[in-house]
Amino acid sequence: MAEKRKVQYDIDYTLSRVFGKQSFRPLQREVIETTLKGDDVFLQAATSFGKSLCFQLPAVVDYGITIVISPLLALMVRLQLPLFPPPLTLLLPQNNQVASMHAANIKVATINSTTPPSLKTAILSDLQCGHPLTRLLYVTPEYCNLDHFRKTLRTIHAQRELSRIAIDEAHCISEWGHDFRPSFAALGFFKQEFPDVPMICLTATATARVRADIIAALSLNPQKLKVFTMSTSRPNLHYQVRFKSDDSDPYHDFLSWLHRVHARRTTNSARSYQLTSQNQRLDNVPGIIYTLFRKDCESLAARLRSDGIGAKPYHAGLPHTERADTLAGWVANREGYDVIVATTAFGMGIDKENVRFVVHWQIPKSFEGYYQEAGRAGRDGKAAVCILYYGREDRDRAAYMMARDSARLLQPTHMSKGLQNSVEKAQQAQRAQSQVVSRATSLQQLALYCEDTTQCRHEAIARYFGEEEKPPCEWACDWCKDAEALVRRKDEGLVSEEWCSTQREMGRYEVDEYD
Ligand SMILES: Nc1ncnc2c1ncn2[C@@H]1O[C@H](COP(=O)(O)OP(=O)(O)OP(=O)(O)O)[C@@H](O)[C@H]1O
Repeated sequence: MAEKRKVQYDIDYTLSRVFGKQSFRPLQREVIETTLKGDDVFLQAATSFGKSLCFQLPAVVDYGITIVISPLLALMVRLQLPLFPPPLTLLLPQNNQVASMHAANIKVATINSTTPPSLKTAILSDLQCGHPLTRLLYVTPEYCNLDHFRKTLRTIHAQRELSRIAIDEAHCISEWGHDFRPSFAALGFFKQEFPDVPMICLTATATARVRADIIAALSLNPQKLKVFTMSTSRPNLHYQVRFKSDDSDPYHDFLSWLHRVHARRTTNSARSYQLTSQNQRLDNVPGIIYTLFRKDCESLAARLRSDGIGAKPYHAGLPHTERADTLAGWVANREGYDVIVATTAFGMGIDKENVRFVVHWQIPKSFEGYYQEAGRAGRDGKAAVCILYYGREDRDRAAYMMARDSARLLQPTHMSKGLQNSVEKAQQAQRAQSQVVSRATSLQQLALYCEDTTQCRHEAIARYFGEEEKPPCEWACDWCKDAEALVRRKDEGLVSEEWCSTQREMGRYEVDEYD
């Protein structure tokens, strides 16, 4: 591999010719040059920063194949279509960079549970020859654990064609991360088996502790690793917390907010002329409403439809075809598909540029999850609104669910599965304990964020992720806009802590199940 690294790459040419981008965003060039040199890279950058380009462009200019490990089924589904001919372009606009690579005849492939057998055979026979034409292969971490796939990787590596390993959403590796997936734990095998193959890890959400954990789990050498950390700041997002209680229904507040947004577009003649001349509907204000319960997805979407808003539900319990249709309609800005009411099944990996709002109907389960989901808004860099409806009763329900899940996690029967000896069991018990503490801390910090009326929201987010520099806000949060009004709304909107504590004692917040 070392010989290959001496090659000079024209990354600017590829950026414009293949990806159609005029210039690199800050730090993209440095990251790309570092990985092309053969160094291992850890990249932490804000949602919508453009992290995928940092492994996609090297995959195009370098020899061999890049393996991308991603936990995202949404991403996989939309990638699968434009791969090997015939190109099914239904979801193509969902990932403009993959579409660009496809247009430039660069083979991108994915293997996952939804890949049709004939396509899978074609991809695998390309890989098994050892000199694959496929330049980027997206797989799940589970797939990396299969013996036959590992054997194929060894064949490719022996031919010096295993160019790079990219681990997307790398926080899933850490038990202290908000979205730990056990299948990620085995990814350390890459460095152990192929120490000369550069690795690039990407995430938008990692605290210092999670970062250290990822590095250790992947057996990366901290001395040789190049770590790039960018601010989590998203200055075009307008963060707001709106207060509610079980006795108040946020629906009317939300609907009148949305009507006001529509009205601004129609009454501003310059804006409406601009939109109609671009063939855009005046009432197309794409957005996502996140709710924790599947039943809310259906009922809220139906309620919005009855008020003339094009809304669709999206959750893991809906048939695959219905979900695919909803996603495709929303991505294509089709009438009737403006607002998606979703559980977190509709999450990472969604790259629609013009999402104008993300609403959380309840407090999400973690701070990181909130940041990640809110980050689906405003990926075109234009202003977008992130509203979180916060109630203390919801907070207590979330805490109840978390405590129940934690108790399950800490049960000896749950922990002892497959473990050989008491040392292993003790280690696992300790890890489970830390995981429980870390999840509880994250939820608690998010509740504090919601209740905080003393600082800028952008600053509070930056602080949570351990950043020292004050991010810009320019009135893009409810506190900076009008701190006094925020205090007033909080006083009026929330039930008292005393009330909550009596209700807790009576078991009123003991809910059945989240999605
Ligand atoms: N240099 C660039 N110039 C213009 N657009 C870019 C550039 N780099 C990336 N983009 C665009 O930015 C958008 C976000 O990129 P990407 O999906 O890679 O973000 P991300 O960092 O992975 O975010 P997230 O963590 O939220 O998924 C994409 O539409 C992509 O095409």
